[in-house]
Amino acid sequence: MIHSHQITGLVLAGGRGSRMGGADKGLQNFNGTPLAMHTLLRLQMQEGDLLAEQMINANRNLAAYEAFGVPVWPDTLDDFAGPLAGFMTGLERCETPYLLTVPCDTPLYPLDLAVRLAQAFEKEDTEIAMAAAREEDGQLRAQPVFCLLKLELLESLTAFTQGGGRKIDRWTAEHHTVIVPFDLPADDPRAFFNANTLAELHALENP
Ligand SMILES: Nc1nc2c(ncn2[C@@H]2O[C@H](COP(=O)(O)OP(=O)(O)OP(=O)(O)O)[C@@H](O)[C@H]2O)c(=O)[nH]1
Ligand SMILES: [Mg+2]
Repeated sequence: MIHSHQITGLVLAGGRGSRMGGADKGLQNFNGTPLAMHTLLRLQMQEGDLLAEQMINANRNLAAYEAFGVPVWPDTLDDFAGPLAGFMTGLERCETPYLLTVPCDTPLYPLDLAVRLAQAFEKEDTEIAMAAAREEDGQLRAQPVFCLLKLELLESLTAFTQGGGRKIDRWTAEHHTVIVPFDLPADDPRAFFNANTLAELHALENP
């Protein structure tokens, strides 16, 4: 199994927030704390040892994100190319062998995310571990922005995005990807609820 000190955590906050009226999602308050800060704190609260490093990927209001105390990196791809642009920025800046991505808009994500995704690397050929939530009907639903990635994937991701690729699952399908089920509601059933609108965000604040 890989260890926390080999992993950098990346908060993805680089989107347009168009369903939030164009607001910078990561700076919206969740129980009084900006979402990106809350997400960062949850990375620091992960079970097991502390991750080696943390960083934030954002494309607007960079000074506000810098106040959270970790490095902030904007996309190197232009025009809000989607979450894969954030993955790419993270892989470019990462100084550890593995990168853990978490979106800024899913504030209750599991505290054992890092440990459980890391376990997937016990299988030797694993290149990507992706979380999936078990839905009420028993089906697994992939959570593609929650990934643990090998640093060596940068070259492949660069080629994929340069070829116009934008969909996470199309890219991960090119690699040895292990899907890691999180059996909800044994954990918090809202663990993978994400807020796309302000109404959804407020609903998550008040159970
Ligand atoms: N770096 C980067 N991250 C992105 C981009 N688009 C989305 N994301 C991130 O990917 C995650 C999931 O994206 P969405 O839920 O679609 O968020 P969004 O794109 O800001 O919101 P919408 O504009 O309403 O789709 C969030 O953490 C976003 O910050 C992008 O162009 N660049
Ligand atoms: Mg989007």
